[in-house]
Amino acid sequence: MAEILDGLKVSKEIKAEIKVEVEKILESKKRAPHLVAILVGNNGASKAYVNSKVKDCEEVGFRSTLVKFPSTVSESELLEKIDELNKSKSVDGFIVQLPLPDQIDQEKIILAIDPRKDVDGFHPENFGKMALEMDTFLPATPFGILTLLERYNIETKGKDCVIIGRSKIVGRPMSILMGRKDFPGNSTVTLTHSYTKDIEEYTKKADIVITALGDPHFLKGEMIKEGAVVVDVGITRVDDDSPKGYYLAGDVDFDSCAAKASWITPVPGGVGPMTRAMLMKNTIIAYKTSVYND
Ligand SMILES: Nc1nc2c(c(=O)[nH]1)N[C@@H](CN(C=O)c1ccc(C(=O)N[C@@H](CCC(=O)O)C(=O)O)cc1)CN2
Repeated sequence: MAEILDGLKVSKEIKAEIKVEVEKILESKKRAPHLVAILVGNNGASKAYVNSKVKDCEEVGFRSTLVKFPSTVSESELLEKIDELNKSKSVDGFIVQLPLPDQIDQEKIILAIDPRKDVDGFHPENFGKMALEMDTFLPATPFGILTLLERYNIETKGKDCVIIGRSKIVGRPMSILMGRKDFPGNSTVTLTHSYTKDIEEYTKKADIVITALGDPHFLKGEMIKEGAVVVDVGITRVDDDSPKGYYLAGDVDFDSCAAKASWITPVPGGVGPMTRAMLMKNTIIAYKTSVYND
C-alpha cells in the first residue's frame, strides 16, 4: 500500500518558512512583498484559485491586490493594466489567472509581462532559462512537484519518469525539469500525449508517473508497475448530488494505484496546495531580486 505525498502538509511548512522570512523583512522596517493577481471573467474554479492565492498572501504576511475584469474585457485593456504593473515600484510580482476568454490572445498577454515580475514563470525568457538550468522563476505546479519529491527524499536520479500531458504550464516544463542535472532531476523522461500510440506501454515500465491531462480516473492500477511513484496533477470538478454540487477528481484512480504504488499524491491535498505555496516562494524571490529593493 502506497504512502501519501502530503502536499497540504508540506505546503503549510513552506508557507510557515516564508512567514518567518517576511517577519524578518518587516522587522528591518522594509515593506512587505506585494503580489497582484488578475482575474478575468466568472469561471468558478479560477475565482476559487485566485481567492485562495489572496488568502495565502495574508497567511504569509504579503500584501496582495486582486484586479478583476469582466469576461468581455478587451486585449488592449488587459495589456494596459500589465504595462502599469510592470512599471509599478510597489509590485514585486503578478499573475494573470488562466484560462483567458477566447477574444484574448494568451501568448500576447504572457509576452507583455516583465520577466522579472513573472512569478508564474510562463514568459519565454523564464521558460528558456529554466531549460538552460539558469536561476529563474519555475512554473508553480512543476516547482511544487519537485519540492514535494525533494522533501520526501524520493530518488529521481536514473529513474524512468513518464509524464502524461504536454501542457505549457505543467507537462512540458515538468519534462524539462525532471531531466535537468540538479536534484530532483536526472531522470530519463518520456513525455506522452494524445498522439502517443500506447500510453500504458510506457506507464507500466515507469518508476515515476506524473499525470496532467484532466481526465478523471484515467490512470488505473493495472497501468503502473509495483512500487511506482504516482503524482496526480489533474483536478476536475465532476458534478454530483453533494451539497457542493461537485467533487474533485484526479487523473489517477486512487484506490487501484495506491494498492501498487510506493508513494502517491491525493486529490485534493496533493499537488494543488503545493502550486499555491510555490507561487508564494516565487513572490518572495521576486521581492528579494527586485531592482527597487536594496
Ligand atoms: N496564472 C495561472 N493560472 C493557472 C495556474 C497557474 O499556476 N497560474 N494553474 C492552474 C490552477 N491553479 C493555480 O492557479 C491551482 C489549481 C489547484 C489548486 C488547489 O489548491 N487545489 C486544491 C483543491 C481546490 C478546490 O477545492 O478546488 C487541491 O488540489 O487540494 C490551486 C491552484 C490553472 N491556471
